[in-house]
Amino acid sequence: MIEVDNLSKIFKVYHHRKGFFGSFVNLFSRKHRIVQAVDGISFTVKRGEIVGYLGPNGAGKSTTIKMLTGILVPTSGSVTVNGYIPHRQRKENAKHIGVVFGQRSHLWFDLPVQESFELLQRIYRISETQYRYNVEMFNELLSLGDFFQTPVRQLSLGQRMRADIAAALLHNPDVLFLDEPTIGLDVVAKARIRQFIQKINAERQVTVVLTTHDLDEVEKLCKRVILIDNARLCFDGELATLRRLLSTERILSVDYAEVYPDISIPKAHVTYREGARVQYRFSPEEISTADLIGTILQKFKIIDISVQEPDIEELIKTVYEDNLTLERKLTEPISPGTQAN
Ligand SMILES: Nc1ncnc2c1ncn2[C@@H]1O[C@H](COP(=O)(O)OP(=O)(O)OP(=O)(O)O)[C@@H](O)[C@H]1O
Repeated sequence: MIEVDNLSKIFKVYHHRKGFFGSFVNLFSRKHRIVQAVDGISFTVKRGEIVGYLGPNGAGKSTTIKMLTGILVPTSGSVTVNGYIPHRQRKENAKHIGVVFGQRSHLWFDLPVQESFELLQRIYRISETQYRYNVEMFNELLSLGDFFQTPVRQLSLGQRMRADIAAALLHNPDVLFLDEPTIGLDVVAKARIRQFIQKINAERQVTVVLTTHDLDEVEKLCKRVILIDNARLCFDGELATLRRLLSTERILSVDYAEVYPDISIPKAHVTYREGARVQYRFSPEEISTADLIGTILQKFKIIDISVQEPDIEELIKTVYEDNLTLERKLTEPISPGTQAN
C-alpha cells in the first residue's frame, strides 16, 4: 500500500538580516543553512497494517507524512501510496487517503460540523448513500450527534478531534495518516478514538500510519513500529522485537506463602523485600523466566507470581538518548532468546 525508498528531504533555511539595511543586503546576498529533515528512509506498509511512526521532536516524522500525503516534494528518493506518487498525483492520491493533523483542523471553523461534512461530500463527490451510511456509523461510534450542529470553533478539543477523524474517513480512504491525533486529550477521549481506529481498521482494512508521542497508544494500537531519530530510520519491526532487543533485565514479583529467612535464588537479585513480598531482577540471557519460576516453586510455597515486561516508554527513551544502544543491538548476533520475528 505504501512504498518509501531512500526518501530524503532537505530544507534550505534562509538567514534574514534585520533592519532596513539588512533587508536591502538580503536582496543581493542571502545566507542559508541546510536542514536534513529526512535522510534516506525506506520502508513498506501492507494493506490493513497499523504502523506507529515514532521519533523524538524534530526527528522528521511530520516531514515524512507530508511527503506521503503530497504536501511536500521529496528532495530525493521515491514514494508511492496505493500506486500513486503523492506530490505528482495529488488529486488522485487525495481520493484514497485521509489525513488528520492533531495540531490543526481540516474543518471550516465558522461552519457547523454538519455543513463542513456536506462540503466534503461535494468536494470528494461522495454519493448520498455512502455519505448517509458513513455519518450514521461514525455518529454511532463517536457520538457526533451531540455537536453536529455546533460551529467547529466552539467544539472542545475532544469533539473537534472526533469530527476531524470522521471527516477524514467520509470518502472511504484506503490509508489514514494520523499525526498526533490524541494530543491534549483525556484518557476517556483517547480510548474512544483508539477504539474507533481499531474498528475502522478491522472492518474496512484501512491502513493506518500513526505518529504520536503517546507510547501507551502505540502499545494498544500498533503491532509494528518504525523509529526514526535525527532524520534516519533506526528501527522497523514489531514492538515486541524492539522490547526484546533492548531489554536486558526483567522483574519478577513474588508473594510467598510465608516469610522465609533466606529467599536467595541463583542468577536473580533481590531488589525489594517487604514481609512475604519479594522482587527479583534477572536477565533472561542468564536464566530463562521458566527456569527461574521453576526454581522458586521447588524451594518455596507461593501465593502469587508475576513477571514485569520492561516499560516501553523507558526503552524508547533509551533509544532516543543513545541511538547507539539500538544500533549495537541490531548488529549483534541474535541469540535464540532474542530471535526477531
Ligand atoms: N518548512 C520547513 N522549513 C525548514 N525546516 C523545517 C521545515 N519543516 C520542518 N523543518 C525542520 O525539519 C526537521 C524535522 O521536522 P519535523 O516537523 O518533520 O519533525 P517531527 O519529528 O515531526 O517533530 P515533532 O515531534 O516536534 O512534531 C526539524 O529540524 C525542523 O525544524
